[in-house]
Amino acid sequence: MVFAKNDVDYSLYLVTDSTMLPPGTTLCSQVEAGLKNGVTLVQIREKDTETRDFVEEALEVQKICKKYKVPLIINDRIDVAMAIDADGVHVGQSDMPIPMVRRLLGPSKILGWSVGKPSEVETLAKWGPDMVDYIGVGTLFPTLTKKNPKKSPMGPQGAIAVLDALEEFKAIWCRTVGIGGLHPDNIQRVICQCVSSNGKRSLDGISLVSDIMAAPDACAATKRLRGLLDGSKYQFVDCKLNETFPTTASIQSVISQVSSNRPLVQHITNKVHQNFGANVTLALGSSPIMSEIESEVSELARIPNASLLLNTGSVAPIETLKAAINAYNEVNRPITFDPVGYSATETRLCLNNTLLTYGQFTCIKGNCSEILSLAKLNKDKMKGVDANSGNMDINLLVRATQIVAFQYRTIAVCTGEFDCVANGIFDGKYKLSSGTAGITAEDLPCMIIEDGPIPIMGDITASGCSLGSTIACFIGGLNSTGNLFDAVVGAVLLYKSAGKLASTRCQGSGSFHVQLIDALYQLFHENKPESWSASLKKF
Ligand SMILES: Cc1nc(C(=O)O)sc1CCOP(=O)(O)O
Ligand SMILES: C=C1C=NC(C(F)(F)F)=NC1=N
Ligand SMILES: [Mg+2]
Repeated sequence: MVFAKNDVDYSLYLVTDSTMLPPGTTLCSQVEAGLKNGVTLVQIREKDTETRDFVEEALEVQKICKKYKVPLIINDRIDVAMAIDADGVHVGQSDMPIPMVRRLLGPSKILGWSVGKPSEVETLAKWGPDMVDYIGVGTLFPTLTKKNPKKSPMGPQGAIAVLDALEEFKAIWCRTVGIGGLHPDNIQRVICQCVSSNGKRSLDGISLVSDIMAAPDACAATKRLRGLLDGSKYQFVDCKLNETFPTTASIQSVISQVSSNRPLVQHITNKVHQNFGANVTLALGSSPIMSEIESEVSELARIPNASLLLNTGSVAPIETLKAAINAYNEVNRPITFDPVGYSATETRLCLNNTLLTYGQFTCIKGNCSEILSLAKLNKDKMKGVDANSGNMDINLLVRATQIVAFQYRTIAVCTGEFDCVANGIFDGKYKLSSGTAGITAEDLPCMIIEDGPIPIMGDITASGCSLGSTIACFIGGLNSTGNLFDAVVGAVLLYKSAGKLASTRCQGSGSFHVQLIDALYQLFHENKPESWSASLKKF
Protein backbone atom coordinates (compact mmCIF):
# COMPACT_ATOMS: atom_id res chain seq x y z
CA MET A 1 0.00 0.00 0.00
CA VAL A 2 1.50 3.34 -1.03
CA PHE A 3 0.33 6.45 0.84
CA ALA A 4 -0.31 9.57 -1.16
CA LYS A 5 2.24 11.82 0.50
CA ASN A 6 0.12 14.94 0.62
CA ASP A 7 -2.72 13.41 2.54
CA VAL A 8 -0.67 12.04 5.43
CA ASP A 9 -2.30 13.05 8.75
CA TYR A 10 0.54 14.37 10.92
CA SER A 11 -1.70 15.34 13.85
CA LEU A 12 -0.65 12.66 16.38
CA TYR A 13 2.72 11.17 15.45
CA LEU A 14 3.96 8.39 17.78
CA VAL A 15 7.71 7.76 17.89
CA THR A 16 8.56 4.44 19.57
CA ASP A 17 11.15 3.66 22.22
CA SER A 18 11.35 0.15 23.63
CA THR A 19 13.58 1.18 26.54
CA MET A 20 10.74 2.82 28.51
CA LEU A 21 7.96 0.21 28.30
CA PRO A 22 6.03 -0.21 31.55
CA PRO A 23 5.82 -3.75 32.99
CA GLY A 24 3.28 -5.92 31.22
CA THR A 25 3.42 -3.98 27.98
CA THR A 26 5.32 -4.58 24.76
CA LEU A 27 6.38 -2.33 21.93
CA CYS A 28 3.52 -3.69 19.81
CA SER A 29 0.91 -3.47 22.56
CA GLN A 30 1.76 0.21 23.16
CA VAL A 31 1.74 0.98 19.43
CA GLU A 32 -1.59 -0.83 18.94
CA ALA A 33 -3.11 1.05 21.91
CA GLY A 34 -2.02 4.26 20.27
CA LEU A 35 -3.35 3.31 16.84
CA LYS A 36 -6.70 2.25 18.31
CA ASN A 37 -7.14 5.65 19.99
CA GLY A 38 -6.05 8.15 17.40
CA VAL A 39 -2.35 7.92 16.59
CA THR A 40 -2.14 8.90 12.89
CA LEU A 41 1.52 8.21 12.08
CA VAL A 42 4.13 5.86 13.61
CA GLN A 43 7.91 6.01 13.60
CA ILE A 44 10.13 3.22 14.85
CA ARG A 45 13.10 4.79 16.58
CA GLU A 46 15.38 2.24 18.22
CA LYS A 47 18.82 3.64 18.82
CA ASP A 48 20.54 0.63 20.34
CA THR A 49 18.83 -2.36 18.73
CA GLU A 50 20.71 -4.96 16.70
CA THR A 51 19.69 -4.90 13.04
CA ARG A 52 18.14 -8.40 13.17
CA ASP A 53 15.92 -7.46 16.10
CA PHE A 54 15.16 -4.09 14.54
CA VAL A 55 13.95 -5.74 11.31
CA GLU A 56 11.79 -8.21 13.20
CA GLU A 57 10.28 -5.46 15.36
CA ALA A 58 9.69 -3.28 12.31
CA LEU A 59 7.90 -6.08 10.46
CA GLU A 60 5.61 -6.69 13.46
CA VAL A 61 4.82 -3.00 13.84
CA GLN A 62 4.30 -2.71 10.09
CA LYS A 63 1.62 -5.40 10.22
CA ILE A 64 -0.27 -3.49 12.89
CA CYS A 65 0.07 -0.18 11.03
CA LYS A 66 -1.34 -1.76 7.88
CA LYS A 67 -4.32 -2.97 9.91
CA TYR A 68 -5.07 0.65 10.90
CA LYS A 69 -4.04 2.06 7.52
CA VAL A 70 -1.41 4.27 9.16
CA PRO A 71 1.97 4.92 7.51
CA LEU A 72 5.13 3.55 9.14
CA ILE A 73 8.31 5.65 9.19
CA ILE A 74 11.72 4.27 10.14
CA ASN A 75 14.16 6.50 12.04
CA ASP A 76 17.71 6.71 10.69
CA ARG A 77 17.87 3.13 9.29
CA ILE A 78 17.29 3.61 5.56
CA ASP A 79 18.46 0.05 4.90
CA VAL A 80 15.78 -1.40 7.15
CA ALA A 81 13.18 0.91 5.65
CA MET A 82 13.99 -0.30 2.15
CA ALA A 83 14.24 -3.93 3.25
CA ILE A 84 10.70 -3.95 4.67
CA ASP A 85 9.29 -1.43 2.18
CA ALA A 86 8.31 1.02 4.91
CA ASP A 87 6.35 4.15 3.98
CA GLY A 88 9.18 6.51 4.80
CA VAL A 89 12.27 7.50 6.71
CA HIS A 90 13.14 10.16 9.27
CA VAL A 91 16.70 11.43 9.55
CA GLY A 92 18.43 13.97 11.74
CA GLN A 93 20.99 16.62 10.90
CA SER A 94 23.91 14.24 11.52
CA ASP A 95 22.45 11.31 9.59
CA MET A 96 22.76 10.56 5.87
CA PRO A 97 22.24 13.73 3.77
CA ILE A 98 18.68 14.21 2.55
CA PRO A 99 19.42 14.15 -1.23
CA MET A 100 21.12 10.78 -0.81
CA VAL A 101 18.26 9.39 1.24
CA ARG A 102 15.79 10.61 -1.37
CA ARG A 103 17.79 8.94 -4.14
CA LEU A 104 17.69 5.63 -2.26
CA LEU A 105 14.01 5.89 -1.28
CA GLY A 106 12.58 7.12 -4.55
CA PRO A 107 9.99 9.90 -4.98
CA SER A 108 6.93 8.30 -3.42
CA LYS A 109 8.25 7.60 0.08
CA ILE A 110 7.74 10.02 2.99
CA LEU A 111 10.96 11.74 4.05
CA GLY A 112 11.25 13.60 7.35
CA TRP A 113 14.06 15.74 8.74
CA SER A 114 14.85 17.01 12.27
CA VAL A 115 14.99 20.80 12.17
CA GLY A 116 15.97 23.12 14.98
CA LYS A 117 16.72 26.42 13.28
CA PRO A 118 15.79 28.68 10.34
CA SER A 119 19.06 28.05 8.43
CA GLU A 120 18.09 24.38 8.11
CA VAL A 121 14.76 25.50 6.66
CA GLU A 122 16.60 27.63 4.10
CA THR A 123 18.50 24.49 3.05
CA LEU A 124 15.39 22.34 2.65
CA ALA A 125 13.65 25.10 0.72
CA LYS A 126 16.58 25.21 -1.73
CA TRP A 127 16.27 21.47 -2.26
CA GLY A 128 12.67 22.02 -3.33
CA PRO A 129 9.41 20.07 -2.92
CA ASP A 130 10.74 16.66 -3.96
CA MET A 131 13.08 16.30 -0.99
CA VAL A 132 11.81 16.91 2.54
CA ASP A 133 8.09 16.19 3.08
CA TYR A 134 7.88 17.13 6.77
CA ILE A 135 10.11 18.35 9.60
CA GLY A 136 10.27 17.54 13.29
CA VAL A 137 10.52 20.95 14.97
CA GLY A 138 12.33 20.64 18.25
CA THR A 139 13.48 20.20 20.89
CA LEU A 140 10.54 22.20 22.24
CA PHE A 141 10.82 21.42 25.95
CA PRO A 142 13.35 19.59 28.13
CA THR A 143 13.10 15.81 27.69
CA LEU A 144 14.96 12.81 29.03
CA THR A 145 14.01 10.63 26.07
CA LYS A 146 16.61 11.90 23.64
CA LYS A 147 20.02 10.88 25.00
CA ASN A 148 22.95 13.34 24.73
CA PRO A 149 20.69 16.18 23.54
CA LYS A 150 22.60 18.38 21.12
CA LYS A 151 19.91 21.08 21.06
CA SER A 152 18.80 23.17 24.01
CA PRO A 153 15.01 23.50 24.30
CA MET A 154 13.74 26.15 21.89
CA GLY A 155 10.27 26.64 23.37
CA PRO A 156 7.28 27.79 21.29
CA GLN A 157 9.16 30.95 20.31
CA GLY A 158 11.86 28.85 18.65
CA ALA A 159 9.20 26.95 16.72
CA ILE A 160 7.69 30.25 15.55
CA ALA A 161 11.08 31.18 14.06
CA VAL A 162 11.11 27.88 12.11
CA LEU A 163 7.51 28.40 10.91
CA ASP A 164 8.42 31.95 9.86
CA ALA A 165 11.40 30.58 7.91
CA LEU A 166 9.15 28.09 6.08
CA GLU A 167 6.96 31.02 5.02
CA GLU A 168 9.94 33.26 4.22
CA PHE A 169 11.62 30.63 2.03
CA LYS A 170 8.26 29.58 0.56
CA ALA A 171 8.51 25.90 1.54
CA ILE A 172 4.73 25.71 1.39
CA TRP A 173 4.75 21.94 0.69
CA CYS A 174 6.62 21.17 3.92
CA ARG A 175 4.58 19.90 6.86
CA THR A 176 5.61 20.30 10.50
CA VAL A 177 5.32 18.43 13.79
CA GLY A 178 6.50 19.74 17.15
CA ILE A 179 8.58 17.39 19.30
CA GLY A 180 10.30 17.28 22.63
CA GLY A 181 8.73 17.14 26.10
CA LEU A 182 5.16 17.34 24.77
CA HIS A 183 2.46 16.37 27.26
CA PRO A 184 -1.21 17.23 27.93
CA ASP A 185 -0.24 20.24 30.04
CA ASN A 186 1.57 22.04 27.22
CA ILE A 187 0.10 20.78 23.93
CA GLN A 188 -2.72 23.33 23.60
CA ARG A 189 -0.35 26.17 24.44
CA VAL A 190 2.09 24.89 21.80
CA ILE A 191 -0.58 24.68 19.09
CA CYS A 192 -1.91 28.12 20.07
CA GLN A 193 1.43 29.90 20.22
CA CYS A 194 3.32 28.18 17.39
CA VAL A 195 1.88 30.26 14.57
CA SER A 196 3.88 31.99 11.83
CA SER A 197 3.88 35.79 12.03
CA ASN A 198 1.79 35.98 8.85
CA GLY A 199 -0.86 33.89 10.62
CA LYS A 200 -0.94 31.37 7.77
CA ARG A 201 0.76 28.38 9.33
CA SER A 202 0.66 26.47 12.60
CA LEU A 203 2.05 23.02 13.38
CA ASP A 204 0.43 20.18 11.44
CA GLY A 205 0.73 17.93 14.44
CA ILE A 206 2.61 16.95 17.52
CA SER A 207 5.06 14.09 17.90
CA LEU A 208 5.91 12.37 21.13
CA VAL A 209 7.52 9.33 22.70
CA SER A 210 7.15 8.99 26.47
CA ASP A 211 3.60 10.27 26.92
CA ILE A 212 2.39 7.12 25.16
CA MET A 213 5.34 4.66 25.18
CA ALA A 214 5.88 4.99 28.93
CA ALA A 215 2.17 5.13 29.77
CA PRO A 216 0.84 2.25 31.90
CA ASP A 217 -2.49 2.92 30.15
CA ALA A 218 -1.53 3.93 26.61
CA CYS A 219 -5.18 3.87 25.50
CA ALA A 220 -6.17 6.53 28.03
CA ALA A 221 -3.04 8.57 27.34
CA THR A 222 -3.73 8.57 23.60
CA LYS A 223 -7.44 9.37 24.07
CA ARG A 224 -6.46 12.40 26.16
CA LEU A 225 -3.98 13.61 23.54
CA ARG A 226 -6.52 13.08 20.77
CA GLY A 227 -9.07 15.14 22.68
CA LEU A 228 -6.67 18.07 22.95
CA LEU A 229 -5.77 17.88 19.25
CA ASP A 230 -9.41 17.67 18.13
CA GLY A 231 -10.41 20.48 20.50
CA SER A 232 -10.53 24.06 19.37
CA LYS A 233 -10.50 26.15 22.53
CA TYR A 234 -7.65 26.66 24.99
CA GLN A 235 -9.52 27.93 28.08
CA PHE A 236 -6.43 28.53 30.18
CA VAL A 237 -8.22 30.88 32.58
CA ASP A 238 -11.82 30.60 33.78
CA CYS A 239 -13.38 33.79 32.45
CA LYS A 240 -14.59 35.01 29.06
CA LEU A 241 -11.85 35.53 26.47
CA ASN A 242 -13.76 37.30 23.73
CA GLU A 243 -12.41 40.34 21.98
CA THR A 244 -15.20 42.87 22.47
CA PHE A 245 -13.83 46.35 23.09
CA PRO A 246 -14.04 47.47 26.75
CA THR A 247 -16.29 50.38 27.74
CA THR A 248 -16.61 52.29 31.02
CA ALA A 249 -19.82 50.33 31.61
CA SER A 250 -18.08 46.96 31.23
CA ILE A 251 -15.24 48.24 33.43
CA GLN A 252 -17.76 49.22 36.11
CA SER A 253 -19.02 45.63 36.06
CA VAL A 254 -15.47 44.35 36.50
CA ILE A 255 -15.00 46.52 39.59
CA SER A 256 -18.26 45.24 41.09
CA GLN A 257 -16.99 41.68 40.57
CA VAL A 258 -13.60 42.45 42.13
CA SER A 259 -15.07 44.12 45.21
CA SER A 260 -17.53 41.29 45.81
CA ASN A 261 -15.07 38.47 45.05
CA ARG A 262 -12.16 39.96 47.02
CA PRO A 263 -9.46 38.03 45.09
CA LEU A 264 -6.40 36.58 46.81
CA VAL A 265 -3.41 38.07 44.96
CA GLN A 266 -0.20 36.14 45.47
CA HIS A 267 2.82 38.34 44.82
CA ILE A 268 6.16 36.79 43.90
CA THR A 269 7.94 40.06 43.41
CA ASN A 270 10.97 42.17 44.20
CA LYS A 271 11.65 43.38 47.74
CA VAL A 272 11.04 47.05 46.97
CA HIS A 273 7.59 46.38 45.55
CA GLN A 274 6.38 44.01 48.28
CA ASN A 275 5.02 46.54 50.78
CA PHE A 276 3.57 49.00 48.28
CA GLY A 277 2.06 46.20 46.18
CA ALA A 278 0.35 44.79 49.27
CA ASN A 279 -1.14 48.21 50.08
CA VAL A 280 -2.31 48.77 46.51
CA THR A 281 -3.97 45.34 46.62
CA LEU A 282 -5.73 46.20 49.90
CA ALA A 283 -6.84 49.58 48.51
CA LEU A 284 -8.52 47.64 45.69
CA GLY A 285 -10.59 45.53 48.07
CA SER A 286 -8.40 42.47 47.48
CA SER A 287 -6.25 40.42 49.79
CA PRO A 288 -2.49 40.21 49.21
CA ILE A 289 -0.22 37.34 50.13
CA MET A 290 3.49 37.79 49.60
CA SER A 291 4.45 34.11 49.68
CA GLU A 292 7.45 32.51 47.94
CA ILE A 293 7.10 29.14 49.63
CA GLU A 294 7.12 26.53 46.88
CA SER A 295 5.32 23.89 48.96
CA GLU A 296 2.21 26.03 49.52
CA VAL A 297 1.76 27.43 46.01
CA SER A 298 -0.66 24.69 44.91
CA GLU A 299 -2.92 25.30 47.92
CA LEU A 300 -2.90 29.06 47.32
CA ALA A 301 -3.78 28.62 43.64
CA ARG A 302 -6.86 26.63 44.67
CA ILE A 303 -8.25 29.38 46.91
CA PRO A 304 -11.29 30.91 45.12
CA ASN A 305 -10.34 33.89 42.92
CA ALA A 306 -6.62 33.31 43.45
CA SER A 307 -4.42 35.36 41.12
CA LEU A 308 -0.63 35.25 40.72
CA LEU A 309 1.57 38.26 40.05
CA LEU A 310 5.00 37.09 38.90
CA ASN A 311 7.45 39.97 38.85
CA THR A 312 10.87 38.72 37.86
CA GLY A 313 12.67 41.39 39.82
CA SER A 314 12.13 38.87 42.62
CA VAL A 315 15.00 36.81 43.91
CA ALA A 316 12.96 33.64 44.45
CA PRO A 317 14.71 30.56 43.02
CA ILE A 318 13.64 29.73 39.47
CA GLU A 319 12.24 26.39 40.58
CA THR A 320 9.81 28.25 42.85
CA LEU A 321 8.74 30.48 39.96
CA LYS A 322 8.23 27.43 37.72
CA ALA A 323 6.22 25.66 40.45
CA ALA A 324 4.00 28.73 40.78
CA ILE A 325 3.40 28.92 37.03
CA ASN A 326 2.50 25.23 36.93
CA ALA A 327 0.25 25.46 39.97
CA TYR A 328 -1.85 28.37 38.62
CA ASN A 329 -1.97 27.01 35.05
CA GLU A 330 -3.10 23.65 36.40
CA VAL A 331 -6.23 25.14 37.98
CA ASN A 332 -6.87 27.76 35.27
CA ARG A 333 -6.16 30.67 37.57
CA PRO A 334 -4.64 33.82 36.07
CA ILE A 335 -0.98 34.79 36.03
CA THR A 336 0.19 38.35 35.43
CA PHE A 337 3.80 38.38 34.26
CA ASP A 338 6.07 41.40 34.67
CA PRO A 339 9.46 40.62 33.03
CA VAL A 340 11.40 43.31 34.88
CA GLY A 341 14.45 44.51 32.97
CA TYR A 342 13.61 41.89 30.32
CA SER A 343 16.84 42.00 28.36
CA ALA A 344 18.89 44.40 30.48
CA THR A 345 21.31 41.62 31.32
CA GLU A 346 22.00 38.16 29.92
CA THR A 347 20.88 36.70 33.24
CA ARG A 348 17.51 38.42 33.14
CA LEU A 349 17.01 37.60 29.47
CA CYS A 350 17.66 33.92 30.13
CA LEU A 351 15.46 33.85 33.26
CA ASN A 352 12.58 35.67 31.58
CA ASN A 353 12.78 33.58 28.40
CA THR A 354 12.83 30.38 30.42
CA LEU A 355 9.70 31.42 32.29
CA LEU A 356 7.99 32.58 29.10
CA THR A 357 8.36 29.11 27.58
CA TYR A 358 7.28 27.46 30.80
CA GLY A 359 3.60 28.34 31.07
CA GLN A 360 0.69 30.38 29.79
CA PHE A 361 0.45 33.96 31.04
CA THR A 362 -2.92 35.70 31.15
CA CYS A 363 -1.30 39.11 30.93
CA ILE A 364 2.25 40.23 30.17
CA LYS A 365 2.96 43.79 31.31
CA GLY A 366 6.11 45.77 30.67
CA ASN A 367 7.47 49.24 30.01
CA CYS A 368 8.42 50.41 26.52
CA SER A 369 11.89 48.92 26.48
CA GLU A 370 10.76 45.58 27.94
CA ILE A 371 7.91 45.25 25.43
CA LEU A 372 10.05 46.37 22.49
CA SER A 373 12.69 43.79 23.44
CA LEU A 374 10.07 41.06 23.88
CA ALA A 375 8.75 41.93 20.40
CA LYS A 376 12.34 41.81 19.09
CA LEU A 377 11.93 45.43 17.96
CA ASN A 378 14.74 46.58 20.21
CA LYS A 379 16.69 49.77 19.68
CA ASP A 380 19.10 48.86 16.93
CA LYS A 381 16.14 47.91 14.77
CA MET A 382 14.46 51.20 15.64
CA LYS A 383 16.97 53.46 13.93
CA GLY A 384 17.81 55.88 16.65
CA VAL A 385 14.51 56.26 18.47
CA ASP A 386 15.30 56.10 22.16
CA ALA A 387 13.39 53.14 23.57
CA ASN A 388 13.01 54.77 26.96
CA SER A 389 11.88 58.24 26.03
CA GLY A 390 8.31 59.39 26.37
CA ASN A 391 8.32 60.61 22.80
CA MET A 392 8.11 57.11 21.37
CA ASP A 393 6.17 56.75 18.16
CA ILE A 394 2.79 55.41 19.28
CA ASN A 395 2.52 53.23 16.15
CA LEU A 396 5.73 51.42 17.06
CA LEU A 397 4.52 50.96 20.64
CA VAL A 398 1.22 49.54 19.48
CA ARG A 399 2.95 47.22 17.00
CA ALA A 400 5.30 45.89 19.70
CA THR A 401 2.42 45.35 22.12
CA GLN A 402 0.42 43.51 19.46
CA ILE A 403 3.41 41.31 18.55
CA VAL A 404 3.88 40.28 22.20
CA ALA A 405 0.14 39.62 22.52
CA PHE A 406 0.14 37.53 19.31
CA GLN A 407 3.25 35.48 20.02
CA TYR A 408 2.42 34.63 23.63
CA ARG A 409 -1.34 34.34 23.05
CA THR A 410 -1.88 36.79 25.92
CA ILE A 411 -3.16 40.25 26.85
CA ALA A 412 -0.08 42.47 26.47
CA VAL A 413 0.29 45.80 28.28
CA CYS A 414 2.92 48.39 27.42
CA THR A 415 3.13 51.22 29.94
CA GLY A 416 4.35 54.77 29.36
CA GLU A 417 2.80 58.15 28.73
CA PHE A 418 0.42 56.21 26.46
CA ASP A 419 -0.54 52.80 27.82
CA CYS A 420 -1.30 50.19 25.16
CA VAL A 421 -3.32 47.04 25.80
CA ALA A 422 -3.51 44.44 23.00
CA ASN A 423 -5.62 41.28 23.04
CA GLY A 424 -3.83 38.31 21.44
CA ILE A 425 -6.00 35.57 22.92
CA PHE A 426 -8.25 34.95 19.88
CA ASP A 427 -11.00 33.87 22.24
CA GLY A 428 -8.78 30.87 23.08
CA LYS A 429 -9.37 29.34 19.65
CA TYR A 430 -6.66 27.23 17.99
CA LYS A 431 -6.31 25.13 14.84
CA LEU A 432 -3.69 22.72 13.49
CA SER A 433 -1.99 23.65 10.19
CA SER A 434 -3.91 26.80 9.25
CA GLY A 435 -2.72 29.06 12.06
CA THR A 436 -4.95 32.06 12.65
CA ALA A 437 -6.23 31.92 9.05
CA GLY A 438 -4.07 34.85 8.11
CA ILE A 439 -4.94 37.16 10.99
CA THR A 440 -1.69 38.81 12.11
CA ALA A 441 -0.48 40.85 15.07
CA GLU A 442 -1.51 44.19 13.60
CA ASP A 443 -5.09 42.95 13.29
CA LEU A 444 -5.35 42.52 17.07
CA PRO A 445 -7.74 44.69 19.09
CA CYS A 446 -5.69 47.37 20.87
CA MET A 447 -6.76 50.09 23.34
CA ILE A 448 -4.83 53.27 24.15
CA ILE A 449 -5.16 54.77 27.62
CA GLU A 450 -3.76 58.26 28.16
CA ASP A 451 -4.02 61.16 30.58
CA GLY A 452 -1.07 63.34 29.64
CA PRO A 453 2.38 63.08 31.22
CA ILE A 454 2.61 62.22 34.93
CA PRO A 455 6.34 62.73 35.50
CA ILE A 456 6.17 62.13 39.23
CA MET A 457 5.08 58.54 38.52
CA GLY A 458 8.70 57.85 37.66
CA ASP A 459 9.93 59.37 40.93
CA ILE A 460 8.56 56.70 43.24
CA THR A 461 9.47 53.08 43.68
CA ALA A 462 7.30 50.27 42.33
CA SER A 463 4.90 52.46 40.35
CA GLY A 464 5.09 50.14 37.33
CA CYS A 465 5.18 47.02 39.49
CA SER A 466 2.00 48.15 41.25
CA LEU A 467 0.12 48.39 38.01
CA GLY A 468 0.89 44.66 37.95
CA SER A 469 -0.80 44.30 41.35
CA THR A 470 -3.82 46.23 40.02
CA ILE A 471 -4.09 44.01 36.93
CA ALA A 472 -3.75 40.87 39.06
CA CYS A 473 -6.58 42.12 41.31
CA PHE A 474 -8.88 42.85 38.39
CA ILE A 475 -8.37 39.59 36.52
CA GLY A 476 -8.35 37.61 39.76
CA GLY A 477 -11.68 39.11 40.81
CA LEU A 478 -13.56 38.23 37.60
CA ASN A 479 -16.48 35.85 37.60
CA SER A 480 -16.53 33.14 34.91
CA THR A 481 -18.81 35.49 32.97
CA GLY A 482 -16.39 38.42 33.33
CA ASN A 483 -14.35 39.45 30.30
CA LEU A 484 -10.56 39.35 30.50
CA PHE A 485 -9.94 42.26 28.10
CA ASP A 486 -12.32 44.47 30.14
CA ALA A 487 -10.47 43.59 33.34
CA VAL A 488 -6.97 44.40 32.09
CA VAL A 489 -8.04 47.62 30.33
CA GLY A 490 -10.06 48.60 33.43
CA ALA A 491 -7.01 48.13 35.64
CA VAL A 492 -4.84 50.29 33.37
CA LEU A 493 -7.53 53.01 33.10
CA LEU A 494 -8.00 53.11 36.88
CA TYR A 495 -4.27 53.20 37.56
CA LYS A 496 -3.62 56.00 35.06
CA SER A 497 -6.53 58.09 36.42
CA ALA A 498 -5.46 57.54 40.02
CA GLY A 499 -1.89 58.52 39.14
CA LYS A 500 -3.10 61.75 37.57
CA LEU A 501 -5.39 62.55 40.51
CA ALA A 502 -2.61 61.86 43.03
CA SER A 503 -0.15 64.04 41.09
CA THR A 504 -2.52 67.02 41.43
CA ARG A 505 -2.90 66.46 45.17
CA CYS A 506 0.66 65.69 46.30
CA GLN A 507 3.47 68.01 47.50
CA GLY A 508 6.32 65.74 46.44
CA SER A 509 7.21 62.10 45.81
CA GLY A 510 6.65 61.10 49.46
CA SER A 511 3.07 62.33 49.53
CA PHE A 512 2.56 61.08 45.98
CA HIS A 513 2.98 57.53 47.28
CA VAL A 514 0.26 58.10 49.86
CA GLN A 515 -1.97 60.05 47.50
CA LEU A 516 -1.73 57.27 44.91
CA ILE A 517 -3.06 54.71 47.41
CA ASP A 518 -5.84 57.11 48.41
CA ALA A 519 -6.76 57.84 44.79
CA LEU A 520 -6.85 54.12 43.92
CA TYR A 521 -8.97 53.45 47.00
CA GLN A 522 -11.35 56.35 46.29
CA LEU A 523 -11.87 55.74 42.54
CA PHE A 524 -12.24 51.98 43.10
CA HIS A 525 -14.85 52.28 45.84
CA GLU A 526 -16.81 55.04 44.05
CA ASN A 527 -16.71 52.84 40.92
CA LYS A 528 -17.65 55.56 38.41
CA PRO A 529 -15.27 54.84 35.48
CA GLU A 530 -17.17 57.25 33.21
CA SER A 531 -15.94 60.10 35.46
CA TRP A 532 -12.25 59.08 35.50
CA SER A 533 -9.80 61.53 33.94
CA ALA A 534 -7.84 59.10 31.70
CA SER A 535 -9.17 58.63 28.18
CA LEU A 536 -9.83 55.26 26.60
CA LYS A 537 -9.80 54.80 22.84
CA LYS A 538 -9.47 52.05 20.27
CA PHE A 539 -6.29 52.15 18.25
C1 LIG B 1 13.00 11.77 19.27
C2 LIG B 1 13.20 13.16 19.68
N1 LIG B 1 13.68 14.10 18.83
C3 LIG B 1 13.76 15.29 19.39
C4 LIG B 1 14.27 16.50 18.68
O1 LIG B 1 14.27 17.57 19.31
O2 LIG B 1 14.63 16.35 17.52
S1 LIG B 1 13.27 15.29 21.00
C5 LIG B 1 12.93 13.64 20.95
C6 LIG B 1 12.40 12.88 22.10
C7 LIG B 1 10.98 13.29 22.43
O3 LIG B 1 10.53 12.41 23.45
P1 LIG B 1 9.39 12.83 24.50
O4 LIG B 1 8.11 12.97 23.70
O5 LIG B 1 9.33 11.68 25.42
O6 LIG B 1 9.82 14.12 25.13
C1 LIG C 1 14.77 13.18 16.15
C2 LIG C 1 13.52 13.28 15.68
C3 LIG C 1 12.87 14.55 15.54
N1 LIG C 1 11.61 14.62 15.06
C4 LIG C 1 10.97 13.50 14.72
C5 LIG C 1 9.57 13.67 14.20
F1 LIG C 1 8.85 14.31 15.13
F2 LIG C 1 9.02 12.51 13.97
F3 LIG C 1 9.58 14.42 13.11
N2 LIG C 1 11.49 12.29 14.83
C6 LIG C 1 12.75 12.10 15.29
N3 LIG C 1 13.25 10.98 15.40
MG1 LIG D 1 18.82 10.66 14.15
